Amino acid sequence: MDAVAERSSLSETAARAALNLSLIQNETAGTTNAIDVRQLADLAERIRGAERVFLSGAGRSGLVLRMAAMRLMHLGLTVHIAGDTTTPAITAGDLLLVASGSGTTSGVVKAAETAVAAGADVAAVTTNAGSPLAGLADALVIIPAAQKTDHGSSLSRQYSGSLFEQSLFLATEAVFQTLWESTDEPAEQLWLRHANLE
Ligand SMILES: O=P(O)(O)OC[C@H]1O[C@](O)(CO)[C@@H](O)[C@@H]1O
Repeated sequence: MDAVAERSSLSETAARAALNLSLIQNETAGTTNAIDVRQLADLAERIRGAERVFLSGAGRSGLVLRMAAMRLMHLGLTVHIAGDTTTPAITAGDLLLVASGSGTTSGVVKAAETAVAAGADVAAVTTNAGSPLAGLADALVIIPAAQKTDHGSSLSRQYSGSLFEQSLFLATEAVFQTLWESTDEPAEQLWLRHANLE
């Protein structure tokens, strides 16, 4: 490709990237604006009231929950990721926070069943209020996004569960910010809890 063709191709790609940034901004704004904030408030209260918080999600949903878990740890809460080597047994008084766009991912549903059997509370973030996962939950946050197999959905032009996963991130960030603002801890205090073995 000559230099002129290369520049033209780069500017076409840049224009497409700009359009897609807008697409994602608009989709996440529309979807997160449709979240019932009372559900987010209920989730924040349950996190605050739990002895320990366990988190379980698969794939990208699980990765977003790991980011949320880090922030809850920065608040000084005791948090564990289901399936990690050092994660102890969940018991009564604990909260299991699960996220699954479909609400059917088997490992996540199984974790919720185990938590219920152990007497723990379960809070679920999902698109699907009629899913097995939602049926097990004491508290729900419904994110009205496309599910990972809703190809060609009118809810999103993005691939698979991306809109759910992005909205899950924003929703859990809002829960963190709400919990933090209810403390009198400055950022410097939270910073002391940051990993220092990285
Ligand atoms: O949010 P769900 O429906 O539980 O899906 C979990 C994950 O499964 C995958 O399909 C594969 O890991 C991812 O796209 C998604 O993050």
